[in-house]
Amino acid sequence: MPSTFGNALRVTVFGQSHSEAIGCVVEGLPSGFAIDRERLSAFMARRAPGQGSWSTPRREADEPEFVSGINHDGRTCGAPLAAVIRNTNTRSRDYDNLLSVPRPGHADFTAWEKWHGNQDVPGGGHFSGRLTAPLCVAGGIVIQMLKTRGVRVRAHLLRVAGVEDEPFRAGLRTDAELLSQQIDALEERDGLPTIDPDAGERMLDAIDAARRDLDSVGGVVECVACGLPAGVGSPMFDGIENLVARAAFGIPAVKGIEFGSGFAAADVRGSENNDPFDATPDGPAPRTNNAGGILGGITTGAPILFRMAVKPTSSISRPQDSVNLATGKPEVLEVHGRHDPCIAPRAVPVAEAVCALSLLDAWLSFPPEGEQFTLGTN
Ligand SMILES: Cc1cc2nc3c(=O)[nH]c(=O)nc-3n(C[C@H](O)[C@H](O)[C@H](O)COP(=O)(O)O)c2cc1C
Ligand SMILES: C=C(O[C@@H]1CC(C(=O)O)=C[C@@H](OP(=O)(O)O)[C@H]1O)C(=O)O
Repeated sequence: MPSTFGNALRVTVFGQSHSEAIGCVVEGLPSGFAIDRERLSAFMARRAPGQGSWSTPRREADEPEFVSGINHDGRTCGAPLAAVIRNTNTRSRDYDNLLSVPRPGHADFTAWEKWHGNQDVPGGGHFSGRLTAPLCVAGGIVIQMLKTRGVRVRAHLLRVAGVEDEPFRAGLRTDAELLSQQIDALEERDGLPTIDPDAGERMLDAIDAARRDLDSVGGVVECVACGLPAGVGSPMFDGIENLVARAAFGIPAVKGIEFGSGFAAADVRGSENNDPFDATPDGPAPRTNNAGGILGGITTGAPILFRMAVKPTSSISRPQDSVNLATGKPEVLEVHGRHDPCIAPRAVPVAEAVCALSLLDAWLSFPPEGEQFTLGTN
């Protein structure tokens, strides 16, 4: 059962929610890079559990310990980088009743069908959202590397429980400055990651209402990456969409992804959806960006834009119908434990992580001919 993705840049995650530790192995990272540990910790903190009533109360430091891949000088050394995060706040008894009765909407049932009782259930085992912590270690480093080449990656909550944030201004080349200001605003933002602070407050209220109603809500995370050169990627099976989607579907609870105008493109005419080209001082460039920065799997130089649908958390406190796997008889299940009433806010930095990892992988694996990725100065 491989938990690995990537071509030239390969990421493997390992561990379970309640095992001794979780971690990642990253192969193919450019060498000579000094990781900014403070910035990496700040990035990890945006995903960490225990952030208040809108998140799971499980508290974890989520500080990665690097056990390989760093040299005497504190820089990446070219060898596989391995990082470990200890699990320190497990409460496995919460899962006792789930050993024989699977939660509707979680992976307990499919894990049992696959491993016939040998699966590790507590905390969601290897299926847990907790495994996105090591994904953020790998992604957080790569976000720093891409920044040295002028690439900025950022995501926000576009929608939670029907409450909308303003979308990224990534649809017009002449809006580049406005997009940059939106990203600046998100970098400064405390609280939920929305461009409009008021939208964040209303989302908090909606999450709280669902939680008090012993229920959960879903949302849409929108992610942008700007500053990537044109010509990165590959047609057919290793296109930018393919790589990003493969990694994004590795985030538990992600059920859909769209790029640029996405599903809305199906309902408009070609004349509306095409992005006309302008002659600019830097060469031909699309005026609009319905393509989400990707044509034929290859970057156009416009911002990469995608949205992921995150389902409502399956572990809710209401009684639910299930079946006892030992007896085959119906059983009403009560889920205990500590759960996110909405996963989408904590999936925001994870979207940035998988976006950065996929884009650096594409740049290393399928660069514009003669323009291999090299690190800039950080
Ligand atoms: C950051 C994050 C936190 C999550 N927290 C929870 C949680 O507290 N409770 C839960 O049931 N599922 C949670 N999930 C989702 C489950 O792990 C996921 O639904 C489950 O593994 C089944 O996978 P699937 O929904 O992709 O089919 C979380 C996911 C992420 C990305
Ligand atoms: C710990 C994290 O989230 C966990 C993700 C999760 C799940 O089913 O995905 C279930 C809960 O696990 P536990 O019952 O052990 O508290 C969450 O707390 C994390 O993301 O770091």
